Parts: sequence; C-alpha cells; structure tokens
Amino acid sequence: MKLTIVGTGYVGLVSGVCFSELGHEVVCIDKMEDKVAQLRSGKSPIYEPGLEELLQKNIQAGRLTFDTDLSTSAPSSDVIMIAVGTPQAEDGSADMKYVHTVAKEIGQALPSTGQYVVVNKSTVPVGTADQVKEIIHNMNEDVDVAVCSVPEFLREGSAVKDTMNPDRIVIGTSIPWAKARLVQLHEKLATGDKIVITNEKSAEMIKYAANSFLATKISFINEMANISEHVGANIDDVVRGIGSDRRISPHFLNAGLGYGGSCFPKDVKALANMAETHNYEPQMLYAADRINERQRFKPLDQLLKKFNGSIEGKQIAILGLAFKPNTDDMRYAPSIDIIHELVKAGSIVRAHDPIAQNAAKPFLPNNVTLVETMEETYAHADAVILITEWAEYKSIDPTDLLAQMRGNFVIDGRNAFDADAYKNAGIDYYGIGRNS
Ligand SMILES: NC(=O)c1ccc[n+]([C@@H]2O[C@H](COP(=O)([O-])OP(=O)(O)OC[C@H]3O[C@@H](n4cnc5c(N)ncnc54)[C@H](O)[C@@H]3O)[C@@H](O)[C@H]2O)c1
Ligand SMILES: O=c1ccn([C@@H]2O[C@H](COP(=O)(O)OP(=O)(O)O[C@H]3O[C@H](CO)[C@@H](O)[C@H](O)[C@H]3O)[C@@H](O)[C@H]2O)c(=O)[nH]1
Repeated sequence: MKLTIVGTGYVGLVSGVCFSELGHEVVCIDKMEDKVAQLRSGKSPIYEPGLEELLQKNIQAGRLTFDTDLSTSAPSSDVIMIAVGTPQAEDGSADMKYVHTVAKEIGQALPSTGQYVVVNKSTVPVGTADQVKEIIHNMNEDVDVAVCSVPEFLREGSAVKDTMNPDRIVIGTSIPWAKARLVQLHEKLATGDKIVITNEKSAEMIKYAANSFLATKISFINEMANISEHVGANIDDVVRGIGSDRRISPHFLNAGLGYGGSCFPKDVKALANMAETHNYEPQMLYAADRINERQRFKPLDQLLKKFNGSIEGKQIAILGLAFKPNTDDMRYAPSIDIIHELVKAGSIVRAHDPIAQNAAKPFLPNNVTLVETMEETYAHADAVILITEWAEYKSIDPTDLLAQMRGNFVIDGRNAFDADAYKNAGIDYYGIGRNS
C-alpha cells in the first residue's frame, strides 16, 4: 500500500519507518525543511533505540521518502495519516490548530475522483473525525473520503518495539470499505482479537481513557507512597502485596516523582476539559492531575527538612533530566520544575543526563552547570537527587558515591537504588514512600 504520513514527530516518524519496514511505500511530510533534509540524509532528529538503523535501511530500499508538502503524494495514497502535534492549550484543551491546517491541505490536495482514507493518528478530542471530514469537504465537497481514528499507543524509548509488537490496534470507522483497507494495512501487525474495531468516537475516547487510566494508576500509587511515609509503611512491600492480585497487576505501579512527558499530563487535562464542555465534572481526573502536579516537588521539601529550612549555597547534584530513561524528550520533565526551584532557593546545581543534555539546555536556567559524566555531578555535592532512572545510575556504588560527595544526603526520586545498600554505606537515603 502507499501511505502519506503528515508530521514527523515520534508518532509520524516511527510509524513511517515501521510501515516501510513492513513493505509499504511511505512518504513522510513535515513543514520543517531542515528536519526533512536531515531525515533524507538518514539522521533521526530524535533519540529512539533502533530507529535510525531502520530509517537508513528503508530509505536505501527506496520505500521511505520525505517531503515538505503533501500535495504530490496524497492523491496517489491509499491511506493519509495525520500525526501532527495536539499540544495543551491555555485552558487545558487540546490545541487543534495543526490538525485543522493539515485537514485543509488534504482537502485542497485530493481530487474529486477516487476513494480516500484519512486517519487521525494524533491524540484528538472525541468528534475530531467528523470535524476533519467537514474541513476537507469545505475545501472540496465532491471528494469521497472516510475520516477514521487509529490512535497510537507507542511509548517513547521503546517506540519501534511497541509499534512492531502492539498489544492491540484500534480501528475506528463506521465505513466498511475504509475498515477493510485499514485491516489490510495492519495485517502484519495484528489480526483477530488484537484488532479492536469500533466507531470513530469510541476510538478517539479509547486513547484518552487508556492514558488517563495509566496516569491515574501512577497518581494512585504515589498517593499510597505518600500515605505510607506518614504511617510508617513501605511502598515496595505494599506494591508487592497488591500487585500480586492479577486484577491490579504489578505493572505501572512505580512510585516516584510523578508522570511527565508529552502525553499523560496534557491528555488527562484535555479529557477533563472535554468532560467540562459537556457539563460533566471529572473528579477522578482532577485528582490524578493535582497529585501529579504536587509530586515532583517532594525533593525540595526533603532538602529543606534536611538543611533546616535553607538550601542557599548548597551544591545539589541532579542525575537525569529527560522525562524518563531512553529518550531525550524534555517535555514536562519533572527535572525542569525541580531545578528552577533549587536555583530560586539559591542552590548551586550541577546536572547530568547521558542523552538529553543538549535537549535540556533551553528548558533550564543559565546558571545550571551541565557536566559530561555522572561522577562530575556528585563530586563535592551536599545532596544528590535522582530524577531519571537511567541504567547507568543504578550501577553507582554507594560507597564510591559517598567518598566523592561533601555531604551524605541522597534523594532517590524513582526508587531505583537499593535502599539498604545505600543506608549501609552510611548514606542518608530518602526514597519515595520507602522510609520505614
Ligand atoms: N510522543 C508520543 O510518544 C506519542 C504517542 C502516542 C500519541 N501521541 C500523539 O501523537 C501526536 C503527535 O505527537 P508527537 O510527539 O509525535 O508530535 P511532535 O509534536 O513531536 O511533532 C509533530 C510534527 O508535526 C509537524 N507539523 C505540524 N504541522 C504540520 C503540517 N501542517 N504539515 C506537516 N507537518 C506538520 C511539526 O513540524 C512536527 O515535526 C500528538 O497528538 C500526541 O499526543 C504521541
Ligand atoms: O510506574 C510508572 C510508570 C511510568 N511513570 C512515569 O510516567 C511517565 C510516562 O511514562 P510512559 O508511559 O512509559 O511514557 P510515554 O512515552 O509518555 O507513553 C505514554 O504516553 C504515550 C502517548 O500518548 C502513549 O502512547 C503510551 O501508551 C503511554 O504509556 C514517565 O514520566 C514515567 O516516569 C511512573 O512514574 N511510574
């Protein structure tokens, strides 16, 4: 099949690379000319394990090309996918301007002959498929187009693996010929029960429900960790105890500094906003969001407690800047808020991230020192905060760490270190919900 994919962010680029790897002919479109030039030369603009290799392989095989304009490839494509950003608007809703622009461009590009499938792969409010169809028809009322919803569930850091081995593919369309085309497109990825076929609105809702459930699960376990601290329980044991119940499962129950990234924070808010516009008050979503907003500031409370109310002049080492390991994405990373607060309080901050160092720069205050190695971060530090649980940080020897620090306070914001080993080495160790 021939595909045009509009937008080369995580979703558009990873989908483009994976569909071409599966043998389809793919043209990826982006407005940013330098990004398109970079992609044409086989260089990935994002850090994503396994992506660049497949990008180069499929460009060489002639199945994957890049363009700045969709008008050449869209009319000859079996499927046109919209994969542009839907960032958070000021009122918490999804900002739809990029999707609407692409819809107009598609309407202008498609001829009145042929049958076209347009897919919303971006995370969009319920009702968007109808809206996109209306915009396309406003441009060209004769075009025969099915606008469908096929939401994306990949995770950054394992995006290629997730796309090639999906738990399920959701296809939202009420038009039989469009359904047949989309089932065929995905047949090497999912068949049988792994394909969830539904209408457009339910598919759009599935994406928000999935992300909001996962975000709520994280806020729930963070709430349990916070309560455990107050009552003297240990969250690791609590998770073992509840996670062994198959109805709960141990997955996605890591207490820490809360969820960041480009999806959960904005999608919980967008779903809440959607509910409000339909006069429904989504109490659970408000709570998940509020708990998450507060959680990332826990290291500051602990530092103030440790240093008797003032951290002015204290040297604080930050381990990890990206919103999670195996990505260089800094969108809504807890490190940004934490570091700004530390600097405001007069601390001297040295920070390290194995991959996100450059991506982090524009988000951080100028007087933060970004260092090349993790050892340089904690040399002479009064306190260390682990924010992102990169594998290399887990291999730190607590005795070596203590020998290089000036102080002895370590805040493990992701419960990634061996608490007993740290305490036995003489470190004043604080983990989230672990101190009992
Ligand atoms: N990032 C993820 O892990 C992920 C996973 C699942 C779903 N999603 C959803 O997918 C959508 C895309 O997210 P992302 O992180 O991949 O996006 P992104 O914001 O990283 O990138 C979007 C790209 O679209 C391009 N673009 C904007 N307008 C364009 C136009 N008119 N024509 C061509 N290109 C245009 C931009 O230049 C940019 O390169 C969002 O709705 C997001 O919520 C993201
Ligand atoms: O037990 C956990 C699991 C995750 N997190 C945090 O939650 C955030 C999100 O993590 P993850 O879901 O792994 O990353 P994303 O790449 O943001 O992926 C989510 O958002 C995507 C965009 O919508 C969806 O496609 C994915 O299915 C969904 O997992 C990160 O800050 C993690 O540190 C925790 O705090 N505790």
